Amino acid sequence: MTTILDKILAAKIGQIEQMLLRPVSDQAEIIVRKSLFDALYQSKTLQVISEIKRASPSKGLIAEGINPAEKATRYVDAGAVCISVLTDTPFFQGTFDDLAEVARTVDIPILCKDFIIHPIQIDYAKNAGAAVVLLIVAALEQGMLNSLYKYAVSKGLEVLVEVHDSVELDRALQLDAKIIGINNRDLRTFQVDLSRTAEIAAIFPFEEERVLISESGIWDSIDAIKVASYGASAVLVGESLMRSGEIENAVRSLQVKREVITS
Ligand SMILES: O=P(O)(O)OC[C@@H](O)[C@@H](O)c1c[nH]c2ccccc12
Repeated sequence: MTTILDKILAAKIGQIEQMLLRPVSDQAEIIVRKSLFDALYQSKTLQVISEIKRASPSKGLIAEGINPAEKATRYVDAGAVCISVLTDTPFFQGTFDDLAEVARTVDIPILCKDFIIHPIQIDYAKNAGAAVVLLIVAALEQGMLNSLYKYAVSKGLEVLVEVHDSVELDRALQLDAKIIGINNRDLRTFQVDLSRTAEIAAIFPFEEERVLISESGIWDSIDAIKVASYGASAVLVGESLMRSGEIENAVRSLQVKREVITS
């Protein structure tokens, strides 16, 4: 069966061919940003990574005609720790220009949210001002995952490694990933279930200086309290914030107290 993830990855190949025709320079970033890992590690509150998400394959159009810089400023005013910007165009209506605009506007770390399968995408992310890139374990075989991880780190980027089950968690740990995200949404079926975070948190090596982020399907403080109790340091939230008329209150309501788990 061809899944949506398969379709997204197939479409990436054509985009990568285009990107390879226009390589980007490795200019140094002028803005010095805090490390995402440092901001999350042993944080006493659940931190919020707020996403700029115009559309998605499962929900269609989420927010029409938005201004990414204006949204980013409001996220920062509410105390977001990082801003995730979708840069995939065919399925999410995002662009590297969105990322660049956000990076020029705010000085917190920016996560490039895309389906990375080739180093040129990491070059584009860095060139646009990302400090963090996403690598999705389900989209990559281990050799490629490892080399993209090393490449990103060599460029001075932090990496959020996304997993969905215990086998993928093992693969992330083989890389020695420090920032691990659990996607509550199955990218093959788009089913969302917060108990994904509970299941993986139960076997997560918290004693090893790693942080866990719960991604997708977070709507309110009840969800936030739930995943914080499982051990998450942060939530990655898109749709519910994009649809909210009161962004600042919506972000703040997710910044719940968390127990710091130490060994
Ligand atoms: O809109 P939500 O349900 O709050 O989800 C945000 C984020 O987790 C989701 O956009 C996401 C998580 N992993 C991804 C990988 C690719 C694209 C998108 C994603």
